Amino acid sequence: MIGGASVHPLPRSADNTAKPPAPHAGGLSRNPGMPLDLGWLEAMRHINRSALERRVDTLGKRRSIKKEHQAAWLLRALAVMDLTTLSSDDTPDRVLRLCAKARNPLRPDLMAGLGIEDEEITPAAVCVYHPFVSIAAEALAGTGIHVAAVSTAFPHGLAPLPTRIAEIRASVEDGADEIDVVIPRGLVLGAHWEELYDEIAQFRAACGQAHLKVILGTGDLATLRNVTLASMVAMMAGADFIKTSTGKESVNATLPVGLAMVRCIRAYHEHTGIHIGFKPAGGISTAKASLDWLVLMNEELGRRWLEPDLFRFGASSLLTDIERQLEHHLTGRYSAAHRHAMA
Ligand SMILES: O=C[C@H](O)COP(=O)(O)O
Repeated sequence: MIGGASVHPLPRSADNTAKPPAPHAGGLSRNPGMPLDLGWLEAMRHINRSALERRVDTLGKRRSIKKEHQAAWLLRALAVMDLTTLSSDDTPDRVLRLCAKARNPLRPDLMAGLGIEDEEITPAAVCVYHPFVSIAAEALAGTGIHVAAVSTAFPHGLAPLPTRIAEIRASVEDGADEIDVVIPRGLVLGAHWEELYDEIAQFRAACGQAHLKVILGTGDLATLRNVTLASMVAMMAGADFIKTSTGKESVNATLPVGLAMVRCIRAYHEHTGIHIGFKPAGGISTAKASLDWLVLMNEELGRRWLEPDLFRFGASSLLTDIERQLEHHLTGRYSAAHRHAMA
C-alpha cells in the first residue's frame, strides 16, 4: 500500500530554491477508476512534441537548485525511491542485502555530517520479482518500507491473462503491498483500448488492497500519442500510479515522455479530483538525473507530487550515486563507488 513510509525534507516552493519545510504526513485514497471514455481519448490525441521538448529544455536551466539545498533534494530522491533488483541472477541473499540497505541506506558518518542521525531515512519501497516477495516482506516487516512486486509476466507481459492475474494474487498473498504490472504493448500499438482497459481493470481487482502501478513500457510505444492514450486508459481502468519503463527496453525513461505522462495525470486530476502517482523508471542512475525529474514534478504538478505516495523513482543503481554526491556535498571529495555498499 502506498503511503505511510517515512518522509523527509523537501523544498517547499515551486522555485526549487527554498529551504526544506516540515514533512508531509498524509496518505491518499485509491483511484477507483472510471468508465472508459473514448471521447476523452480522442480529445487527447493531438500531441505537440516540439512544445514538450522545448519545455523539457527549460527545466533546470531557468531555476537551478541552490547548492545549499541540494542535500535536501537528494534526501528527497532517496525517500521516493523504489530500491530495485530485477536481475536474472537475483538470489535470496541479494534481496536480503538490498533490504538491509533499505533499512540503513546511508552510512552513519554521512548521516552525522548532514545532522540527520536521529531521523529515519529510508527509500519508499523495495522492488523485486515474485519469488523474493516473501523474503523482502519478512526482512522489512515493521519498517514502513513497502514491498513492490513486478508482475503480469514482467517485462513483456505476454503470458495468458489468467496466468498474469494469478501472478498478482500470488504476490499479494506473499506480502507485496504494491504491484507493478506491465501491459502487452501490442494492445497500445493496435489501439485496442477496450481490451487494454479490461485487462488493467482485472489487474486492479486482483490487487485487492495492494496499490497498482501500471508500467507502460514507453520505449516500445513508438509515439508520444501512444504514451498519452495508454496513460489515460490506465488511469481510467484504476491505476494508482503510471510508470514509464521496465528498465529492460532499449529506450528507458526520458523527460519528454515523463512530461507527457505528468500532463495526463494533471488532466485526470482536473477532471476527476483524483491524484494519480508517477514513477519514472529505467536508466535513472545519477543524482543529477534524479534532480531533473524532481524539478519536473515540482514545476508541473507541484510539491504535493514530491511525496512518496505520489512519486517514485524505480532505480537499481541510483542510491550509490546519491551517497557519493552527499559525501561530496559534505567533504568536497568523491569517494570510489565501491565504498558504497550497493556499488
Ligand atoms: O522498475 C525499475 C527498473 O527496472 C529499474 O531500472 P534500472 O535497473 O535501469 O534502474
